[in-house]
Amino acid sequence: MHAEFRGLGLGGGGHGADRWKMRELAKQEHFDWKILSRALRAFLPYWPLSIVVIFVILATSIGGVLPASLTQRIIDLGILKGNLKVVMEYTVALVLTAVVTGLLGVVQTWLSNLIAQNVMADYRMDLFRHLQLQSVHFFASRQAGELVSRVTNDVTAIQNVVTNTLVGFVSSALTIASTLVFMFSMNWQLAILSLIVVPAFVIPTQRVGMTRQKLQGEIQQWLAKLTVQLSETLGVSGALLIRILNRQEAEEKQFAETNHVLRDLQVRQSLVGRWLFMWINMFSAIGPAALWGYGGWLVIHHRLQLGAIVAFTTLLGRLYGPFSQLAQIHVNLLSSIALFRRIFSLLDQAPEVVDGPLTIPADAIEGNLTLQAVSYRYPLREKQLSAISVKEDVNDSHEEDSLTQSHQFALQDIAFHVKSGETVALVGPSGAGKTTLLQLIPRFMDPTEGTVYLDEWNIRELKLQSLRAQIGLVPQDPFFFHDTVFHNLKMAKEEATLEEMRRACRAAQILDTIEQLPDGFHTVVGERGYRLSGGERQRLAIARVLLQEPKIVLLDEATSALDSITERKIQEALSVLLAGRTAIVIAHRLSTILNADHIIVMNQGKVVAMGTHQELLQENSLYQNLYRTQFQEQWQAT
Ligand SMILES: Nc1ncnc2c1ncn2[C@@H]1O[C@H](COP(=O)(O)OP(=O)(O)OP(=O)(O)O)[C@@H](O)[C@H]1O
Repeated sequence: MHAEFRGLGLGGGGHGADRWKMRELAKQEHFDWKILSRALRAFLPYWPLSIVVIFVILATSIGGVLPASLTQRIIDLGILKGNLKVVMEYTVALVLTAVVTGLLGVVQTWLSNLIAQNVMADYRMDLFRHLQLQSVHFFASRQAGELVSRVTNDVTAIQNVVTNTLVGFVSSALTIASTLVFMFSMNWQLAILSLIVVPAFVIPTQRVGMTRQKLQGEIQQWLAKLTVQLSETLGVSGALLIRILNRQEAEEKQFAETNHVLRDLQVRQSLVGRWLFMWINMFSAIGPAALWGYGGWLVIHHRLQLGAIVAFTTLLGRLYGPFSQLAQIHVNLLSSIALFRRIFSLLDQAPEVVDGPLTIPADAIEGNLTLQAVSYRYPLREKQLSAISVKEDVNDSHEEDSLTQSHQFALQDIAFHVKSGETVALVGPSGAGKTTLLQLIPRFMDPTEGTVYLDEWNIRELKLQSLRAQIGLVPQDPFFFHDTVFHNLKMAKEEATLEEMRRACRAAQILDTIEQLPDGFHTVVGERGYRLSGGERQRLAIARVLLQEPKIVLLDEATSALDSITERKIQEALSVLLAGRTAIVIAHRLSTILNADHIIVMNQGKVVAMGTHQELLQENSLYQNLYRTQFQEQWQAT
């Protein structure tokens, strides 16, 4: 594409699709000075750099006009007067101008990118830091991809704000201003003629650019569809399902459909491009032609010198791009506002769990736990909230009731006490609230009502670090980072030596397994690392807690049935883990309920009974039921 046609919004390739997305985003946005000024505040630390950028842009804009002026002199003062010295001098000046403006262009790109990348890094850091403060529920109620996209894509789009909106605006305005000043100072009639030609060029290119971007957006959507279909059908699980369901033909038909739509869209897109280039070529000839026609008449009548016409035709091209960019500025501005609105809405999300003031030394904590009238209700999700507000608008009380009813308390009026060193087993049907209860102890979220005490301290009063250092958690499906066993264990105790780790792993009955891994403690496990079995993961998590040496242990036992060797290993690991510690265990194994000091039976968010295994077996029908369905099989198996 010719240099002067750049920035006309023609949008080729994937870039066009992005521009279309920005346009769509801008459509639903309105000008919001509050958001804009807040966004601009992030640029404040870089104001000295920004001022330098503005000066560089100013210098480049003036530098851009110089070649036209120099050419004019070469013709009028040099060639037409037969003065070779003047021709030579101005030719050298032309070359120097090109070199200096080129260098200034590099400096401008470098500085504006420096500013943009710094602001982006600041926003990424702010978002990451802020997200670390959020409660577990915050993450549970969102798709991980959505948050990742906020921190990566949205922040990356800030680059667009700087290059297109800020730098684009300043540089277009200055280029137009410097060109027009020069044009009007030479000849006002030719200047007006040049301005008349510009809209004939800019308006159609804008329209065609939009069509191309729209088509590109559609192509991207269909390509995405094709990719999903390909990855599903060519993946092992998908391939298996397609064969077992005999869907080969149906899948082929679907693929053919997508394939054809893509083909047609791409043909259309390339044709739109052809018409546009015809138009551009026509107008890039018509503009200078008008100048030559009228300018020639002026020269013949001695009202103008020949060099001026050449200068005007050179300058004409400098108007198209900047005018097009200015015509786009509102879209850029509104889409930037939309992006910043999304980023700010995340940054403004107040953390549900607020840190407390008290730091308690570890040896001052005994580990007594008390829950007093604790209730918990999960916050409504945004979708549910908007559903309720829509229902309120149409006054549909029936549906509104059913929504609020489904939003019940997950825990209601829970009260119990666990003495230091005791083990409490939680049992209850699925959805009874056991996991929710466990999550309140390390303050993954706070009770809606009631209080949790650690010894005599309300846990809200404690520094989160101080509280969580005393709590070890073994979830049902423990998570490990994509790192070595060694580093995963180190996260529990920074200063732990390999020998300490070995001791913890031996106690957790996992040492042999780790030593048999390809690189022992230095084997990478976790997300895409070496796959440990469910039982192994739980024992490694137990080792992690043993290293941490907390006063309190929260354990969610695995539900899966275990063979007798694994069962014995887990039991031995647990006996070390629970010895001398306060423990709340969501129990799925007979041995755990038999060894517990108390058993708490939960149902529909409430504690329905407490006691020992024998007491409950005699008195509580729900427990009898649970025992028969969940535990008796294990009883018979042993
Ligand atoms: N993040 C959440 N947002 C909204 N509601 C939730 C959330 N997590 C759990 N709930 C609801 O809270 C109630 C209690 O769930 P919880 O997971 O605590 O039960 P549970 O006894 O641990 O069940 P299970 O034994 O099946 O794990 C359920 O009705 C569940 O649907």
